[in-house]
Amino acid sequence: MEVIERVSIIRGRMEALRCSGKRIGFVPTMGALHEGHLQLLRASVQENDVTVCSIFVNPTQFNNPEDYKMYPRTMEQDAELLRSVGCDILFAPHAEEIYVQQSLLQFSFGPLEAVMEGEHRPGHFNGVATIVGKLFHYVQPHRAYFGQKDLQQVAIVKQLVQGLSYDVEVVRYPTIREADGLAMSSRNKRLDAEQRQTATILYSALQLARQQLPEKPTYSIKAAVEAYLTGAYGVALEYFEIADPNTLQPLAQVRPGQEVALCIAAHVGPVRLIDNILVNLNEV
Ligand SMILES: Nc1ncnc2c1ncn2[C@@H]1O[C@H](COP(=O)(O)OP(=O)(O)OP(=O)(O)O)[C@@H](O)[C@H]1O
Ligand SMILES: CC(C)(CO)[C@@H](O)C(=O)[O-]
Ligand code: BAL
Repeated sequence: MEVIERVSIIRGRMEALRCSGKRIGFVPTMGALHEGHLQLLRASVQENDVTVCSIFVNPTQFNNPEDYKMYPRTMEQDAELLRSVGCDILFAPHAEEIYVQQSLLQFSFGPLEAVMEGEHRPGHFNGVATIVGKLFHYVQPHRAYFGQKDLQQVAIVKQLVQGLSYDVEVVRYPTIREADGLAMSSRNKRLDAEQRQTATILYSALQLARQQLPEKPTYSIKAAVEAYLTGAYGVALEYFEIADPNTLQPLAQVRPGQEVALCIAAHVGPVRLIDNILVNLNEV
């Protein structure tokens, strides 16, 4: 595996690969890799000629400085894992080169960024769009792989690709979970043993909501989830939403046959976690 840190070098390398007709798959990450990332990488290795993974803890998407400071960084172990799944190029740039001066770019994603992660993490999606836009320029992928765990992020990236006419296919890959249902996430590394146990409550809250979907109105399901989390020790619910899986807008009612996204964000101890499941109302 080739490790590239400089923007000028990745640009030249990718230009040459593109010109030689290679299909390029790209998995952008912030590192501290786990099985969820590795599944995205395996899919890319299987479906493309060359796979690039980027590792960059992007400062502009963090609305909370403490979260940025504490974000797990495990570069050497990450490089080993990338080799084990057959990744061809690791792009690990430095912030000084990505942000030569303070970024003043402003994106607007309309209603999509007014809800959930957009509402609760001011500036977050502006930072995501800025870095993903830059990375797409450097790497020039044919396909880019993103996890369903960050469902709203996938919708933002699709809107970015459409709005700026990038010639990139955005692939959404299902969420990989631990045996007890907890969605794999780099931030899980920050949980102590007790918090790790408690964190399974996000997935059980989603399952509770799923069971109630066919019979109960959405307001009553939301109240049940709120009550469930309020009763639990060491957890603070930030939001639970029943939303359209593409627009991410909250749904006041659901119809038979409709696909809905159940989305949750909660703090477990000092760590903020998110999760979601997609439910087809015909299959509940
Ligand atoms: N459990 C998972 N299953 C599938 N994809 C995942 C999973 N976790 C993360 N991803 C995807 O991997 C990519 C990189 O994510 P990132 O590096 O932020 O890791 P993360 O585990 O989501 O960390 P955190 O949520 O703590 O920031 C994103 O597209 C993300 O959606
Ligand atoms: C897409 C991404 C790598 C941009 O920094 C990040 O938001 C992530 O890891 O999901
Ligand atoms: N995994 C999404 C990136 C973030 O939480 O900042």
